Amino acid sequence: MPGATLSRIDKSFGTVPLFQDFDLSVGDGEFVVLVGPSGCGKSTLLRLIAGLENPDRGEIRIGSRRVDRLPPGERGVAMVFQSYALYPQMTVAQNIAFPLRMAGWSRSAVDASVTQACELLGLADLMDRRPAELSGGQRQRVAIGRAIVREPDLFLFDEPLSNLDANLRAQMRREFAELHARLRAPTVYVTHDQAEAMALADRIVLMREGKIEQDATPEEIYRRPASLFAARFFGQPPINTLPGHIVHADERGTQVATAHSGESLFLPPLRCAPPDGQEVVVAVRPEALSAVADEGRIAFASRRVKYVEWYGGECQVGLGQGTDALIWRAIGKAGLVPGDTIALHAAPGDIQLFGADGRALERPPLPIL
Ligand SMILES: Nc1ncnc2c1ncn2[C@@H]1O[C@H](COP(=O)(O)OP(=O)(O)OP(=O)(O)O)[C@@H](O)[C@H]1O
Repeated sequence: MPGATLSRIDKSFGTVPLFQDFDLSVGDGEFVVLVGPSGCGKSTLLRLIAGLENPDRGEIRIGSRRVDRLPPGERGVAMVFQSYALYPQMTVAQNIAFPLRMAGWSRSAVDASVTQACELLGLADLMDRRPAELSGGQRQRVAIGRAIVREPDLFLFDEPLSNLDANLRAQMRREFAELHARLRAPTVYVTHDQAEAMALADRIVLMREGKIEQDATPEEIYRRPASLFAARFFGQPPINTLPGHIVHADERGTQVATAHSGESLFLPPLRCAPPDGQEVVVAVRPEALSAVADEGRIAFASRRVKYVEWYGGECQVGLGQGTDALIWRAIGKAGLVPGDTIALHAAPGDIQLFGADGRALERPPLPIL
């Protein structure tokens, strides 16, 4: 199925500009997830694509068709919202059939399409029920069914799972993934949930104040965030950060010292050549720390344990104070109590460096796992 492109989009509300010269593309069959803090423009972007808002300037194409001057119904997009927006007086089958009946399909074509969608979505036994007689997950499936039957060129989802409880969300997330694998329809999906973004996306577009902060695969954005903002947006507990400076960097490697505890770290070479003394932020994910010193890891830091929280399969260990503080996510119980001192290690490739402007210092490409 064709993808979509937004080129050089400007959009202001009153005198407040939200998008300026904004570009985005969605490839054939690609699942693109938009994430970002509240107010960064995710919903507005979906609404622009769907035709519920008009851009001040720029072009929107779905496949090869320019659609930015077409009314919503002629764009070939289907949008599913957080609120399922089902008709309460209609049955499941009638709700799903509605857009097809509006489009003037014959009765037999509508019936065939509705039956097929209900089978695909596990709604075949519920076709005669009304929305009030369905669970949240079933209602959301009906909303998806209503979008699918139109065979749109592009799917838009605005936080479709956020009204569901955690277990149902996880189940529906897998159903989304399976559905996408079957339909391979280009999709733009907005969520606040980083696990949902990671699990579903071919590509994650992280937005910040109407701009794209990073556009990358889930793995790349997690392991090689382009900025501290991107690094901190993903991961729970959040990535550890320590102030530090470059001692010396050349083609053999990068020597970095942390500011307060004075750890000295030898890291792989950078693509850029930062001057000696340049201030940096050293960052490492809590699960990338390890008590094991093997040959793939270097000594990262030694700290006194402040607290240990055990969650069952894993625990979170809080270490050190103030700007020296670290969080370690360990498998099992870690066998520590407050007051113990522990030496932690990390693979050099898992230690990220950011400049004073918050941008990542350029590294060679990510090795494939
Ligand atoms: N119709 C409107 N009139 C005026 N301002 C608007 C309108 N729609 C959106 N905005 C503003 O545009 C910005 C982006 O809003 P948008 O809803 O796209 O953000 P979002 O990233 O989807 O946020 P959230 O995650 O909270 O849903 C916000 O500052 C919002 O106040």
